[in-house]
Amino acid sequence: EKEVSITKFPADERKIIAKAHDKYKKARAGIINTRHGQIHTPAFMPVGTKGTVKAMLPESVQTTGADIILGNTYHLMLQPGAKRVFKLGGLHKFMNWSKPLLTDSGGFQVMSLSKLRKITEEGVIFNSHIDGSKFMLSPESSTEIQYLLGSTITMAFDECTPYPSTYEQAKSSMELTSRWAKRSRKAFYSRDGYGQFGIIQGSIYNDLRLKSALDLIELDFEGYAIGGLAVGEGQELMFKVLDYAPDLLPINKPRYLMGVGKPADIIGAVQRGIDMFDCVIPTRSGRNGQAFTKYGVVNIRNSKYKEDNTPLEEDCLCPACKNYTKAYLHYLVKVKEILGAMLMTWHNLMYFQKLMLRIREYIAQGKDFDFIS
Ligand SMILES: Nc1nc2cc3nc(NCCc4ccc(C(=O)O)cc4)[nH]c3cc2c(=O)[nH]1
Ligand SMILES: [Zn+2]
Repeated sequence: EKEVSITKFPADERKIIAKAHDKYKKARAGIINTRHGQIHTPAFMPVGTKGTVKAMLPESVQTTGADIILGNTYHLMLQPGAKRVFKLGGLHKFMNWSKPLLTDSGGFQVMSLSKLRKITEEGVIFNSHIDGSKFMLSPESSTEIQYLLGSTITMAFDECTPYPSTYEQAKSSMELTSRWAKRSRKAFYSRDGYGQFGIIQGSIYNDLRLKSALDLIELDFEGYAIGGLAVGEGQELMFKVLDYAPDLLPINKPRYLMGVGKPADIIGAVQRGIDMFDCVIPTRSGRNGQAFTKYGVVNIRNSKYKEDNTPLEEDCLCPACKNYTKAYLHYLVKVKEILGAMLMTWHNLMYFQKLMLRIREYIAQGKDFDFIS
């Protein structure tokens, strides 16, 4: 049978398993078929910026239920370099992760990490935050780097419009993103089982979001991301944009909300038609001693846990909950033992994947999933 390809997303392949709960008829559960395996949506992608999900072995990430992880063009192009990763067999082999990989295209990271940068029509010229050496990222170079890394899902090179922005600023930024999207699409090497996602911008202005969507739909991407959110606008304004933006995108293609988010953000976004998420919160906050539980967020460094002989969650199957107590986690994090970061991260990733599993099940059963867990 012909290998199913992410590049086509034939409608029957993107089965909408069930009509979602009528209260939010926009929520949908589905399967994305790729060269590196299936992605069950709504999906949460753990962040593996530098080719590793920090403090986790890839096989451990797999046991949490993650189908796909995210890597970053910006970091990997600086070190160890895309050509070197290519020569060594690609990022999948390099990091021993055989399932799907999505790589962000680098524009967002350049603006948030690099010193001295210059945005031109051609692309972004910047100095490495590591050693100050000069680099340039363009739609063409970003797309080529993601090819060399072997990304399953390549992101178009965009400009993430800062928040707040005036209408004029957002308009010219969105128009630049549309021109860059066209160049990214032209530079993409289309192969069965691989795909490229466009990223719409337009800040909080609905006519700009519409124009951005129309420009990108013309390029027939395999999926679409909503960019320019989770940049400080707050949940209320983000949901205001999500009340209409997902509907501007093709119903039979994946919709990815970049950089989101906390459980409540994810639930609200799924209810508005989003299929894919990525966020550093479970990993970064885990390392900082915050554990997500059904009882709320536990700040394990709090002294009230120093003799608490119970697990984070009595029914969680992660190693932290099966074999250890909050007292031990409290101690490990306080003395900055590496095992503390490992166990807290593992639990949080398991928690986020369980949340996504429950959301997928609720949608498939047409049940409401307003639970905030
Ligand atoms: N190419 C591209 N990439 C993006 C990545 C993003 N990531 C975010 N938000 C991340 C929010 C974020 C950042 C840090 C922490 C933490 O330290 O806990 C949590 C959340 N918004 C984003 C927007 C874009 C975008 O338009 N285009
Ligand atoms: Zn656990």
